[in-house]
Amino acid sequence: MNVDIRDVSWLHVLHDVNLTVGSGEVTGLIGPNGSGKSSLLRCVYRRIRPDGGRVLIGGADVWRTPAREVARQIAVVTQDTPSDLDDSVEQVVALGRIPHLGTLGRLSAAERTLIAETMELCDITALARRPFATLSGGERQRVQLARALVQQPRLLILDEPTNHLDLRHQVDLLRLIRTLAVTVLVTLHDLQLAAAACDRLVVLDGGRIVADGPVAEVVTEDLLRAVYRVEAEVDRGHDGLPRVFLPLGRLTGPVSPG
Ligand SMILES: Nc1ncnc2c1ncn2[C@@H]1O[C@H](COP(=O)(O)OP(=O)(O)OP(=O)(O)O)[C@@H](O)[C@H]1O
Repeated sequence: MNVDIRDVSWLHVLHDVNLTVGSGEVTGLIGPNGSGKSSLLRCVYRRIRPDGGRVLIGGADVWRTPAREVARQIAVVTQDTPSDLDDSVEQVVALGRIPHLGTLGRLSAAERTLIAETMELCDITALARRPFATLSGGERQRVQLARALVQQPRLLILDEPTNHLDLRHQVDLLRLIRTLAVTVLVTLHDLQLAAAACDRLVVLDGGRIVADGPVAEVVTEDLLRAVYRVEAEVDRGHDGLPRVFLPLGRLTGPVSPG
């Protein structure tokens, strides 16, 4: 499913953002804190209504599409998941099927199999009976991913999906999303992970897109200096992907002014 963001503006946060994402593309949104990444994603998944411009998914304006229909097509993993849920992990994952359930609201045998297989894929089978509220941050993140996957969306939106994950689970998650036949919009702070996981990177700064292209063209020392205001070194690995190296030393230099 393609995504077409046209001249989107919202409050003082987003300014005339234009972005077209092709079906099946994995697109990474990167940029400093407060640059508008989450806000732009919220406009796409119909959480906030832009003051100007439109968002089309599969050619249809999201605000002219019924919420249930949007829920069938877009799955979202964000940071704002409630932590007081009494539900078990398995029940939280099953919530992903809600937009697809018929009037009886019962899961079919095929749906139960899908849930079990997806939990295995996300390495949470052993947690199935645990109350969601008792999980660690990384375990919750994997449960939320499983919930999103059982939704079988055509567009998967992930807002910093790796921030609580250990190294192995970071790599597993990004490897997994690359195998999915869905369009993915993902925000990531780790540029190396973003470069490995995404076909394309879009850089936001001050609510505007300041760079957009293949990862090797976007992640450069000049961009890191201009947008993130850090002196980093970027070289290429044997796979041609950019590798970012921050010469931190003993961190004795001055704190950069805001
Ligand atoms: N509801 C709101 N009303 C007013 N300002 C908002 C609102 N939501 C977010 N903002 C502001 O918009 C700016 C962009 O926020 P956003 O969360 O989109 O940034 P981000 O790029 O995702 O940042 P981070 O990397 O820190 O997660 C921030 O300055 C934030 O304070």
